[in-house]
Amino acid sequence: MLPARLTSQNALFLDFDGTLAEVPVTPDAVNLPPGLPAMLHRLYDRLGGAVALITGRDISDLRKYLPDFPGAISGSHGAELSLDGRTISTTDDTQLDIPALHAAAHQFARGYPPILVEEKRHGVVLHYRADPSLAEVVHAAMRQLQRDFPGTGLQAAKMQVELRPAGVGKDKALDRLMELSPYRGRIPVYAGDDLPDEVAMAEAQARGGIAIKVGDGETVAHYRVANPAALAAWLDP
Ligand SMILES: O=P(O)(O)OC[C@H]1O[C@H](O[C@H]2O[C@H](CO)[C@@H](O)[C@H](O)[C@H]2O)[C@H](O)[C@@H](O)[C@@H]1O
Repeated sequence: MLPARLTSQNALFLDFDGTLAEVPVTPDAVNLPPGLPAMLHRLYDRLGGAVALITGRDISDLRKYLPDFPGAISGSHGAELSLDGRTISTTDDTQLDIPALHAAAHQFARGYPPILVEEKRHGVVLHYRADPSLAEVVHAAMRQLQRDFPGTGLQAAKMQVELRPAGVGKDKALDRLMELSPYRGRIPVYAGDDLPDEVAMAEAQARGGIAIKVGDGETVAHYRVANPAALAAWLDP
């Protein structure tokens, strides 16, 4: 079931992987729907600029796929924010020794060739998509790394576990944007597909807004679509 169409009263918040584009096999194997950049521009114009992307990716990474997106981007689960498309402000995680965290993740993964280590500016991800039977081994290793690196928070998602700065999250990213023009005073609409999106979907609904889950799986969202193509058809009929 889908909600009524977007109106000029809405502020639109969109996740990227699994929501606007299908989840890739590896982090950099993104298969961008050809019409996506133009669709995001149309939505931006239609909603008076109140369209933002809230992604787990670093902003510089997301920009490789959507270099001209005109709206705000919150990256790294809210650890980064770019309002104007150029400047990126970040959370103060200078206490975290990111190079040491990357090195420790690589050291663990050397014993498990199917595991892919993704280095991020604010943390690290272990992907076990190539061998899902390694899920528990990866979760246990990341729990240990979290203890070894105070100030990190665990973030589980599809076939991956991430250590990111403690205290960030997509719900807080949405809150931060909702304080700013042109989002302030509007009814939020959040669409996402994965665990990190659940807190933001709950927050959107708590604010009297709408949450749309993309794909299968348990969710707090009151609405659901089957895949990114179905979401695009609703957003931009
Ligand atoms: O918040 P999103 O925009 O949905 O980004 C989430 C993560 O996207 C990338 O991971 C995705 O691709 C991985 C490679 O196949 C896959 O294992 C994972 O399930 C997908 O979510 C990116 O690599 C991560 O850093 C992002 O956090």
